[in-house]
Amino acid sequence: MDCSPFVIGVAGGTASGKTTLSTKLKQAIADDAIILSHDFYYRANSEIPFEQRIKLNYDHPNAFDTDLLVEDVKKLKSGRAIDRPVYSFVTYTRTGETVHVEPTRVIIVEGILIFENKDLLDLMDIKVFVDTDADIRLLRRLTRDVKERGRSLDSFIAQYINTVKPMHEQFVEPSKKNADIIIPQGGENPVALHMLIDHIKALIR
Ligand SMILES: Nc1ncnc2c1ncn2[C@@H]1O[C@H](COP(=O)(O)OP(=O)(O)O)[C@@H](O)[C@H]1O
Ligand SMILES: O=c1ccn([C@@H]2O[C@H](COP(=O)(O)O)[C@@H](O)[C@H]2O)c(=O)[nH]1
Repeated sequence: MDCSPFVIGVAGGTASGKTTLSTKLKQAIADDAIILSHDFYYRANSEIPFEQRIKLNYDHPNAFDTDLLVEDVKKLKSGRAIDRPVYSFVTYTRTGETVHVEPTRVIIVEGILIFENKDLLDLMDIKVFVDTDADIRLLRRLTRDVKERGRSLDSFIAQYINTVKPMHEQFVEPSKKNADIIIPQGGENPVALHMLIDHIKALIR
């Protein structure tokens, strides 16, 4: 029997409900499951001054150190622990701290662009895309970014128009074709959620 960790990929546009769905999957399937967010692996860009860092494109695949995430998932799959980076959306850089993560039976990898990278896709046992209308995502993100990520209305609008929306159309939306399952309305879709949970439980039994 193959006992290597089961890897669930959860992708979708910004504020689509990836974290909400991942948390519900974790609670229902395996409470000790690890959630590895691609966001943890944003490049530090610490050599670039803050005033310039805030203007970078954070929605392009090159914004992430995906090679490190791939390496970490491979390590966990082979039973080895990792020390993953910690990223701050408020300072737009890594904090310099790490979080020690021990391997467990289930690993949930979530992020806007995780279905865009072939090496990462190859490590996933099941791929779920959270599909939420752009206007709903826009409103959720505005609320979250102002409340939790220290953004002003002006900076939010500029970032959304200049990078978030065009990169979504160029990279995130086309990557949906790599999903096994597309879930409308994210974590608030109980029928889809229960079907998914039952299916994954059967696969990892
Ligand atoms: N079904 C929902 N209804 C209302 N707000 C939601 C819903 N799902 C998520 N949110 C809120 O939207 C924001 C983004 O959700 P989150 O799950 O963090 O998305 P993502 O991880 O895709 O960016 C959060 O503030 C969350 O509380
Ligand atoms: O320093 C940063 C890094 C990223 N972002 C934005 O975050 C989202 C991805 O996070 P979700 O939780 O999936 O929404 C991405 O669209 C980036 O634009 C940022 O604003 N600042």
